[in-house]
Amino acid sequence: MAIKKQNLSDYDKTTVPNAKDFRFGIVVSEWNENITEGLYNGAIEALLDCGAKEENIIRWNVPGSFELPFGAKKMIHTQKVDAVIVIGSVIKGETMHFDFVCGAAAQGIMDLNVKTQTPVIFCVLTDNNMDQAIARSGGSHGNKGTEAAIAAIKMANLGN
Ligand SMILES: Nc1c(NC[C@H](O)[C@H](O)[C@H](O)CO)[nH]c(=O)[nH]c1=O
Ligand SMILES: CC(=O)[C@@H](O)COP(=O)(O)O
Repeated sequence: MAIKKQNLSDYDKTTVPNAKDFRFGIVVSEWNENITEGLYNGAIEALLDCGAKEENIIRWNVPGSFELPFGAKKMIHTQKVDAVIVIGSVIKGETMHFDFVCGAAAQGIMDLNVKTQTPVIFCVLTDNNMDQAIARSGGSHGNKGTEAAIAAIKMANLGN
């Protein structure tokens, strides 16, 4: 039986630090744009709800999820940001390409978390089909972009 899913958009604002002093980078993949824009909207809404200022949020686009680690690396090295959120949507096709794109993106983003001093939040949906992606980017399971924004604030605040 499927485990009851927690709604990805649920958060208790009283447990989230105020984000007013933090700067955020958001790197967005253009593949499956209908999904990644939904994730981006969820992230922006939560960041602003928790005190972040619009002028402190920098957005860059990259072609696909495979390019997210490079985009995040460049963001870290050229912009003063306290955390980066990478947003992507990978949907399984007929071949193993899905596995390589997802694996490379996840490993590349983990490498940045280990090797740099800037947290990089993994907001990459890896779905079997479009319905699953829709459900997790503002649909019946909430919005992973919201979840990623809260994680970004908490990680930017780590140690404070
Ligand atoms: N099929 C998906 C891709 N594929 C493109 C790759 O991410 C990459 O841009 C290309 O291989 C050139 O390096 N990307 C996604 O984000 N989502 C997909 O479903
Ligand atoms: C995740 C992908 O790259 C995928 O969309 C490509 O589809 P296919 O495996 O059918 O070539």
